[in-house]
Parts: sequence; C-alpha cells; structure tokens
Amino acid sequence: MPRQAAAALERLRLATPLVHNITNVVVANVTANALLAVGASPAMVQAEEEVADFAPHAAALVVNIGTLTAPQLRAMRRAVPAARAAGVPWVLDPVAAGATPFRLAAAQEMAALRPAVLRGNASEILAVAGEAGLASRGVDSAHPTAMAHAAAARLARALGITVAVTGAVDHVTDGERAVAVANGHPLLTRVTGMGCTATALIGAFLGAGLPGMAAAVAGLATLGVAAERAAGQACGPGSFQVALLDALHALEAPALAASARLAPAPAGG
Ligand SMILES: Nc1ncnc2c1ncn2[C@@H]1O[C@H](COP(=O)(O)OP(=O)(O)OP(=O)(O)O)[C@@H](O)[C@H]1O
Ligand SMILES: Cc1ncsc1CCO
Ligand SMILES: [Mg+2]
Repeated sequence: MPRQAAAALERLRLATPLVHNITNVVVANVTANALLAVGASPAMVQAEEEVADFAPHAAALVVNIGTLTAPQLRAMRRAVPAARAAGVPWVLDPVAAGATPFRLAAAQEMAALRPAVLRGNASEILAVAGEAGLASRGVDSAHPTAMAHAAAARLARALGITVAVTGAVDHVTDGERAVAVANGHPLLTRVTGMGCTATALIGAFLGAGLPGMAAAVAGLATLGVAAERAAGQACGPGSFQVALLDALHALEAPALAASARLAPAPAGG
C-alpha cells in the first residue's frame, strides 16, 4: 500500500492537475499553497455566475462548506452537476456539518450528489450520516474517531462513495474495504485548515486520475508524512505551517513509501 501511495504522488507530479476549489475564506490561501507545494495547480473560483463554465475544465473539484453563504451554496449547486457532466471527480468537506441546520442541510444535499470522496472529522461524518443530530458545535471534532467508522461505512455503502474520517489515525472506507492511515502530528490540530488541506490534497490525487479510495489514502498519507517531517523543523504552529509547505514540496515518492503507515482495517458498519 505505501508503494501505491508513492506511485500516486509521482502520478500527481506528472499530471499537475488543475484543482477547482469552492472553499471557505479561512483556508483559501492555505489550501492553494498546499496544492502548489505538492505539485498541483489550484484555482479558487466561486462566483455562481462562472463556476459551471470553469468546473468542466478542471481535473478535480473541491467543495468545502466552512464559511457557507447562500450565494456560495448556489454556486456549489451549479458547479457539482457541471463537473459531474464533464466527468470531473469531486471531493466534499462538510466543515462543521452538525453546527447549524443550514450547514447540515447543505452538507447532506451535497453528499447526496455523490462526491468521489467525502472527508471530514468524526463529528462531521456522524452529522452527515444523520447519526449525530445537532450535537457538534464547531469546526473541531467532538466525537472519538472510532465512533464514526461504522457511520462512514454505512454512508459509503448507501451512496457508493469513499468516506474518509480523519483524526489521530485516519480511516478510509468504501463500505467494503477500509484502510487506516497512521501518519500525522498533533501540531496539525494547532493550525487552522489542516483538515481542509487534507481534503484539497485528496482533490489533487483525484485530479491525477486516482479512484476514490486510492486518492484519499494517498492524500492523507502525503499530508501525514509531510507533517511529521515539518514538525521536526518547527518550534510551534507558526513555523510548522511554513515548514509543512516546504515538506510537501520536498516529499519524494521513495520517502513517502518508506514512511507511510497504512494498514487494512475492519470496514465495520
Ligand atoms: N492527534 C493527531 N495526531 C496526528 N495527526 C492528526 C491528529 N489529529 C488530526 N490529525 C491529522 O490532521 C489532519 C486534519 O484532520 P482533522 O481531523 O484534524 O481535520 P478537521 O477537524 O477537519 O480540521 P480543520 O477543521 O481544522 O480543517 C489529518 O491529516 C489528520 O490525520
Ligand atoms: C475556523 C474555521 N471556521 C470556519 S471554516 C474554518 C477553518 C477550519 O475548517
Ligand atoms: Mg474540517
């Protein structure tokens, strides 16, 4: 499995996929830089007047509801069908899906449009699955990751998609198979937008032609290994954020293969 992730990284670098992002105002800069650093080409295009024209020309689309507004939701409703019609894969980040009824409805509406990958923390995945009610309050997860694994498997099977639940150990499942990604560093939780960055990187791997499971595993392993290397250079969240961009840029396929901690996991659900 680590070798597959490494091959995926090589494929991404050859493809330099154009990744169309409709994302939140907190992380737009962070995720654009992470996409550039890993070897993809980001574009933040979110006006409802233009997304349907842009999406078909991208290699992948990233939809993130972190600072959702009514116009942005309208843009998502145009971009996703345009991407789908053109065969462009897309990934959904249901940021804080359980925090308000507006977000929950939007996240569930988008999930029902069947992204190739749905990536969230445990609380977000439980919310989208309809198994958390409105219990989660903010953008950080309030549920143990393991609690969301069964919900992820059920959601993956019901929608025919890949679901990735991130946390100290990430869990990626298509409902039949599951893979645990045990890379990463606690500093990832001390900088905003690292989950959104994980989602954007998954988008880059989708854009390089990887199927959902492989794209999600490669994206999370790449971020996790880069974070481990960055943490060794950093003295806190500020320098970590910068070092992470350097580490994403410097990460080569053999190093990813050597450091990725991937293991089959029970699919559950
Ligand atoms: N305790 C931890 N130790 C190591 N890695 C972690 C830990 N917690 C999260 N990560 C990693 O951080 C990245 C982001 O995952 P996380 O679940 O924190 O996303 P999130 O809650 O959506 O974040 P955000 O809302 O800030 O964007 C993932 O790559 C995950 O593997
Ligand atoms: C802090 C924050 N608030 C809305 S989106 C976001 C970035 C992390 O998801
Ligand atoms: Mg998040």
